[in-house]
Amino acid sequence: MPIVTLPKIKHVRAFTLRGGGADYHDQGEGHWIDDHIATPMARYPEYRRSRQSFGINVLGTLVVEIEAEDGTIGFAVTTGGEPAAFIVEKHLARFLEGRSPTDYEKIWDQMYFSTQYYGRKGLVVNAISGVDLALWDLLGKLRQEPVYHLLGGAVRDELHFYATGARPDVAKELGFIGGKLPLHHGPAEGPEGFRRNIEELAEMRSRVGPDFWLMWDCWMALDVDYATRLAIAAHDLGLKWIEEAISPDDYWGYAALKRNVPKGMLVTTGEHEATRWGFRMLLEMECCDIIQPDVGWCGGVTELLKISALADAHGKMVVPHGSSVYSYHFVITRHNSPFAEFLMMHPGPTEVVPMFHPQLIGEPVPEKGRIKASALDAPGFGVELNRDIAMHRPYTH
Ligand SMILES: C[C@H](O)[C@H](O)CC(=O)C(=O)O
Ligand SMILES: [Mg+2]
Repeated sequence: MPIVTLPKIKHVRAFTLRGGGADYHDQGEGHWIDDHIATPMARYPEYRRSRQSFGINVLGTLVVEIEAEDGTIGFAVTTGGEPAAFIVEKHLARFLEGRSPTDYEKIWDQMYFSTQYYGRKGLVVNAISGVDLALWDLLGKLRQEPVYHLLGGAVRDELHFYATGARPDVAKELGFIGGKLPLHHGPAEGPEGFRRNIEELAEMRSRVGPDFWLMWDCWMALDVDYATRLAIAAHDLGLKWIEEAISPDDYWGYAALKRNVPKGMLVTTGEHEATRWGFRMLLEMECCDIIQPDVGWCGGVTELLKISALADAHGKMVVPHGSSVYSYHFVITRHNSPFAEFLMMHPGPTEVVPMFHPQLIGEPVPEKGRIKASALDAPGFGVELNRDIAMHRPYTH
């Protein structure tokens, strides 16, 4: 019997979008996600109140579209905006056009090694991730299968979520398995800030009761000493994990923190880490208990498969950061990804809205903290781009 030959890739295009979505920090005034959250920039008082003040949302969303010869279009969204659009159009597109969408391994390899002299992490890998995810979306659409089928199929019937946001008490009522709070005060705010952090956690613990998971997202803001003291002080309040406590470059600091935290408390990190080589450092140096790659930043699904296999061999869980449908289609296929993150993008956050709202149409949302595998049963990643939002194509090739 002859094998099926898929149409070749005709064209790659990159666009930018503003207003939430994949660049989820790009929100309006009064959103919980920009309310005096501890950051590495908080040592400068003028950048303490708002992350937008130091430019957390300067990039905006990158949209990558890949069109096959038969007119089928795969797409993906990630963070990266105009500079990532330049990289996609002027550099990466050449490794796809005229090729078969089945050749994602070779395409990834060529995108990574051709940009290695100015890439390896950050923006360039965001751009590579966007292309890779658009390629998987195209492959699913051409084969008329959801991406999770292409990744090996579901290992459970539904996804279970914890929620990230300022209201774990509301998350509990909504049926989530836990709530991850943003840490509000960093070392520069001294003992008073430390005390307020602990008071906020204690207040939330009194609202959610003894058994609901509570975690802290520290967004790279601390040092090992502060993070250790915080973890010890939070132990009696049942803090389940301390996340991204210090700089992602400080692997030695993470290894020390993991040794220092009270027994039973987990150390998590990795949302700003990229590729199998970055995660190998976290795993081999015993930096953490859970790795949290962002699927749109770590290298895409092609690279996440390698990262996840490495973590599995080290006996570690992979719970992707955010990532919406790109996480859902992956997590459902892996035993060492037993639950997923849901970033609460409602300003309150008191309601469940789609994580990449308003950029995707058909983006599933947790009901009672769960999404059924069957909700992912549509070709590709199962979503369409909301064409009502103004798109800008800053470069062409
Ligand atoms: C809440 C955190 O500061 C950040 O905005 C999101 C994040 O790191 C996470 O969801 O994890
Ligand atoms: Mg985080």
